[in-house]
Formats: sequence, C-alpha cells, structure tokens
Amino acid sequence: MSDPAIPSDRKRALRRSLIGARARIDQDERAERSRRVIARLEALDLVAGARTLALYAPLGGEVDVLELAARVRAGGGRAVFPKVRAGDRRLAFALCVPLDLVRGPLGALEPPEDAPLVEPGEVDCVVLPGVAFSLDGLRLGRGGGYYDATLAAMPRAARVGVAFEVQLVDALPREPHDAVLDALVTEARTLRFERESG
Ligand SMILES: Nc1nc2c(c(=O)[nH]1)N(C=O)[C@@H](CNc1ccc(C(=O)N[C@@H](CCC(=O)O)C(=O)O)cc1)CN2
Ligand SMILES: Nc1ncnc2c1ncn2[C@@H]1O[C@H](COP(=O)(O)OP(=O)(O)OP(=O)(O)O)[C@@H](O)[C@H]1O
Repeated sequence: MSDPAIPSDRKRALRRSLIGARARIDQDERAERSRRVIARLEALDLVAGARTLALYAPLGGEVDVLELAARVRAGGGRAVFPKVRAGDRRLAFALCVPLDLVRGPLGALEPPEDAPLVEPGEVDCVVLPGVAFSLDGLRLGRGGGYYDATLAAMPRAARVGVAFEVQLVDALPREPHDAVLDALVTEARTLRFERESG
C-alpha cells in the first residue's frame, strides 16, 4: 500500500518511475550526456576548487563521472570513493583509482580493503549520484539513507548532485534527515542552491 501523505511511501513510488526513466537512456547517449555533465562539473568552482573530491562508480543508469578522477589527479587533487561499512550508515571514503575498484556488498564498485582511508573532514566536495533531484535542491537516493547520514557529519563539504535531465522533478517529499545540495549539474544546466543552515 502506498499512502501519499507519507513521504517515505511517495519516495518509494518516485524511485520506481525514475529508475525506469533513467534506464531508457541507451549506452551511447548515456556516455555522451555523462561527458557533458563532467565538462560542467569541471567548470564549477565547488569542484574545480576542491583538493579532495569524492566521486562514485556508476551503478545501473547513473551518470558516469569516473573520467573526472584522472582530471582531478592531473590537477594535483585527490579523488576518493565511498565505501559501505557493516553496522554503520555513514560511508567511509578511500583514495583509489577507478581501475582498482572492487565490487562492494551492495553491488557498487568500491575501493579495496587496503585503500587508504581519508577522513570525511578532509573531503572538500562530494559528487552525489541520485535517483531523482528536485529543482529546489533535494535528492532522492536508492533508499539506504547512506549519503544523508554521511553528509550530516560533513558540514564543510560542498554537495554537488549529478543527474540526467529526465531525473529532475519540480519537488520531492522532504524528511528531516534529507540533505540539501549546494549545486546540481545535468547535461544541460548547472543549478545553485542556498543552504538554510549548516
Ligand atoms: N554508484 C553509487 N555508489 C554508491 C551509492 C549509490 O547510490 N550509487 N550509494 C548510495 O547510498 C552507496 C551504496 N549504497 C547502495 C545502496 C543500494 C544499492 C542497490 O540498490 N543495489 C542493487 C544492485 C544494483 C546493481 O547491481 O545494479 C540491489 O541491491 O538490488 C547499491 C548501493 C555508496 N556508493
Ligand atoms: N541520518 C540518518 N539517521 C538515521 N536514519 C536515517 C538517516 N538518514 C536516513 N535515514 C533513514 O534511512 C532510510 C532511507 O532514507 P532516504 O529515503 O532519505 O534515503 P536516500 O537518500 O534515498 O538513500 P541514499 O542516501 O542511500 O542514496 C529512511 O528510513 C530514513 O529514516
């Protein structure tokens, strides 16, 4: 049963329809649109000015930002990737090159066991995957609450969502733990948001 008065029920229904929309973009088109997202990210001060940038390895139909890792290193910066840890909702971040990523417990590629961990406080900017994003800067993830819990402990890090245009919606149900973004980048535009606090 889905009750429209309950945000978590509405989120579940939205996840289903938007994962479908994203999956309908074919591979070549996804690669081309991902390149346009990367070009916009490189032009964004929050990303360009980050010495330590958190990326992710794409899963399913997510935007592929992996090429950014080499560009960050070429510019003297560090690229870190999230890691799921048993018994902790907060993600850890570890230094890794894309070729060394290994399959993690939830199906996403992650840094291997021996990859050096980087303190969350050292991350300047987090590039966030998502199932959907709203035009007022909210993010809908896969439903694990991992990024929300992680970002709550990283007040200093800039939060930059990335998505294809088909993943944007006017508004999303908001729960108290939901993190607000500083910017959202798609293949067609870059949006900036004001954070109310912290
Ligand atoms: N690319 C990516 N990495 C990420 C996340 C994410 O959303 N996307 N996460 C954000 O929190 C964290 C991992 N959380 C995850 C939560 C759920 C599933 C998931 O639904 N897995 C599918 C299998 C997907 C597949 O193999 O295609 C499943 O279990 O059915 C994956 C990762 C950290 N890394
Ligand atoms: N900081 C937190 N502390 C405790 N529980 C949380 C926290 N953040 C989220 N949750 C719980 O996690 C579950 C999923 O939250 P939500 O639907 O917002 O995840 P999401 O943002 O879609 O997932 P993800 O960040 O993993 O991509 C909810 O049941 C929520 O109550």
